[in-house]
Amino acid sequence: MDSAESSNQRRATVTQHEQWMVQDQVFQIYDIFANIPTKAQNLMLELQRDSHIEYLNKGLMQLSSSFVVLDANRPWLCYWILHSIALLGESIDYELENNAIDFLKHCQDPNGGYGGGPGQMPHLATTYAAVNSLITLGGRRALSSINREKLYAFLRRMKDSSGAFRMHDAGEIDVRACYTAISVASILNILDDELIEDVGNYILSCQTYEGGIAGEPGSEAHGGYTFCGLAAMILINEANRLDLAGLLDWVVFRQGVECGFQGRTNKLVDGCYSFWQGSVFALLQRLHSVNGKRVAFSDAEGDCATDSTSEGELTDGNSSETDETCHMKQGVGHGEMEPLFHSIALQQYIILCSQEQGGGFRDKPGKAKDYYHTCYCLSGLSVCQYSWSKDENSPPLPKAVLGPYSNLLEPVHPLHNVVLKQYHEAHEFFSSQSTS
Ligand SMILES: CC(C)=CCC/C(C)=C/CC/C(C)=C/COP(=O)(O)OP(=O)(O)O
Ligand SMILES: [Zn+2]
Repeated sequence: MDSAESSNQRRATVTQHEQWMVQDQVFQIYDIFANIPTKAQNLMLELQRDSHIEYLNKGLMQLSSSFVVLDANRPWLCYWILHSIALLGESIDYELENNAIDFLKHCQDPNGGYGGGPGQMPHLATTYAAVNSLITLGGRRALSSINREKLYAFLRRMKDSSGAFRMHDAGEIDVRACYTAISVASILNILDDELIEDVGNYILSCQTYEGGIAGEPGSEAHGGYTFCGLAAMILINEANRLDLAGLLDWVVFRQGVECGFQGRTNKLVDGCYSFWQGSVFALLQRLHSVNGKRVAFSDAEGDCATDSTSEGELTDGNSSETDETCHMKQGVGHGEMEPLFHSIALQQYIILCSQEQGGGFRDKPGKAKDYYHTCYCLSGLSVCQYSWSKDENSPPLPKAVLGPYSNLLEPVHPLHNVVLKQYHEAHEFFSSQSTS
């Protein structure tokens, strides 16, 4: 262990043998692909929309009845499935929609927040999943089922004296908790100075010598936590406090020769990091160009201020946010610019290695599909497809989309990972309601 590393926890690693096994499987797929006629290649690159929808609807129906395995995870299953369906541009059956709203209502604690199932203790992760599910469903019934006042009280209870958040009563403090709290507060328009206070100091203390962000101070940088930390810092207008150059340097080295992303140094690639790491690029790209110069933002939309705060200057929440942060919160595009990662290669990994022809996505070849990987592979695919986009109103150029253009998914809001259209509906709905 060198001296830089000794101040942090020892890094998790995989053996060279495990690494080669994965590369072997992936390269075999790419070899087959390279050696078949173009017509067959086109078929291999197709997104199996119908099979995915069938797989997702099956999950939703199971969820509607009782789903005993993963019992404390049902709001998550709701979110992974509903968000995947929304990304594919499909809607769900009226009865299933009502069942989902009713089910989530039963998960809502009388004192605020959502538990993993009816009557379970409220938890920040399932609160985030439930809120994102209801926003994805959209409409008055879903959105007004969220008790924002009680949710605000729950968030205040989860706030530690250090400024960071706990996952649940007497639970662990980490960057995930900070992100989920800030994300739901922001999207529900209940974010205030009390919730923001000192949370940035905690996230800052989790950025490691490698440049990525860890779950807790002294732990190892990881893609999941890096997304959480960066997104939370942007939402509180404190992203410029991070070492963004170091962050970019760390994340660019996480894309492997297999074309997918790994979550941390010396670990295996996995389809779910297509979103966790891919969206970090989308966020960084909107913050700065590679050499630190500001990127050109598209024309202002909505109610963003026109005077931009000078670079490096910090702002304190909603009142005096920079133009840039305001645009980012609204999901406004970032000018045409080459992505800072290999977007086509990542799409290749997602479609050829993570996609199952029978519907659903997996971590890597040889692993089983599941709803978590389906959600984050599709979210990552969407991030890739829009990574060159001029703005949200102009669809991506065909060169940005691997495979047939019919592979194009709905764009996501990179700070919250909900489909942009649904984000705008929620933003409008909650901005007309008073805070707390
Ligand atoms: C919004 C929200 C709740 C975000 C969660 C973010 C997230 C995915 C965190 C990852 C946690 C973690 C250290 C996984 C490592 O698993 P592993 O050791 O099995 O995987 P690895 O080998 O790929 O690191
Ligand atoms: Zn994974």
